[in-house]
Amino acid sequence: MTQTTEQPLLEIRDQIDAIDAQIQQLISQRARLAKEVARIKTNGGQVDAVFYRPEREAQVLRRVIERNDGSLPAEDMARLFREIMSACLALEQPLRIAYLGPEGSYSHAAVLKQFGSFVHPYAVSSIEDVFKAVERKEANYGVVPVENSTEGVVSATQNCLIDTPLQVCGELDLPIHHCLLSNAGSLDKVRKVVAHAQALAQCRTWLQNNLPHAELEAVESNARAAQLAQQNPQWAAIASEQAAQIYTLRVLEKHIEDNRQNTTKFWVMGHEATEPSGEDKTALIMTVPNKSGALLHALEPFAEQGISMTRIISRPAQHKTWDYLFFIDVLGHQKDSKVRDTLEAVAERAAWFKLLGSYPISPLK
Ligand SMILES: O=C(O)C(=O)C[C@]1(C(=O)O)C=C[C@@H](O)C=C1
Repeated sequence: MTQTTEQPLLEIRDQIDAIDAQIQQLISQRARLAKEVARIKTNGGQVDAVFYRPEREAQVLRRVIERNDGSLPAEDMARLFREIMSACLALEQPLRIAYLGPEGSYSHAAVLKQFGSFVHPYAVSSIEDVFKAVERKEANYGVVPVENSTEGVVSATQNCLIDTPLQVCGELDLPIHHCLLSNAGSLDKVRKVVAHAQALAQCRTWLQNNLPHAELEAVESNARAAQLAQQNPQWAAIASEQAAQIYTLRVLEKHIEDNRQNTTKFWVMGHEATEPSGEDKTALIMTVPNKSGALLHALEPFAEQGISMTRIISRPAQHKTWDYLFFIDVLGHQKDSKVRDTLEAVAERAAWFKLLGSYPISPLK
């Protein structure tokens, strides 16, 4: 580099150094305030203080996105603040978050997206165990997949939601990009593809076109598949790019999902109700009396009060042959008086009704 190009570079680096010093000072100041918040929350010794506040985090991130001037993409700026809040929250309370493992699963990625990297992810081996870990307080919160845009609902999660005393306290969407991971060297050496059943289904067309002779086997998770592929060089796993790093596998092919918009919605399950954030949803489950027009009648209060349903999913109730359960999400928070009164009116018309919780609409894409 010549003297003339070197000089402006050094000047800019001086400016960057000065800004870094300011940023660091401000982050330290913020961290001290978070400790002060923790002191107020424990109010001199309260043992069951709630440190994680999803509604406040959503408000902070929404403001970051609104303020963003485009020098960095809004999503990237939000991720930086996500990490700062994660570090501040860890000062208040180190959180343990249960998820469907092993390490490297999409649920693991969902934990990091929602809580940042300063929490302790706690891998368990089934969705039921995520609920149990939180219910028994072995973990502070759990993150569970609810629905995939290609494959539909995750019935193991639905089953647990029916009986759990936990509440939904947050949501996030995770774009799912599947990779084919293997140490086989090339596609034509792959004899068998292992993956979670949903991942196999989401890559059906690609597998038919590119690996028509490979045996397909469903296993309990994509990360488990990656472990198996590591042990068997003629096998390939469908999993995330991160799983390739964790399990030292080569990425033979990226983006093998049939639908590029493939996204999974996750919920955060916890013991406490979440306060309103200004942009919220409320989730519920209900059954209706087994007679014609009963569903329409039960949902009428939502239409009358102009409360939008963002999701309604029906499935047979397992204990009674022809009864149906409806999983419904509406816009608004249950503490909002209009939403609360409408939920009460719907509950009166339902045969069985359970509120799952209100939670902030995720500001992160
Ligand atoms: O405002 C609070 O209640 C805090 O604890 C501070 C803070 C933050 O760093 O902004 C940290 C954790 C909470 O989940 C929400 C926000």
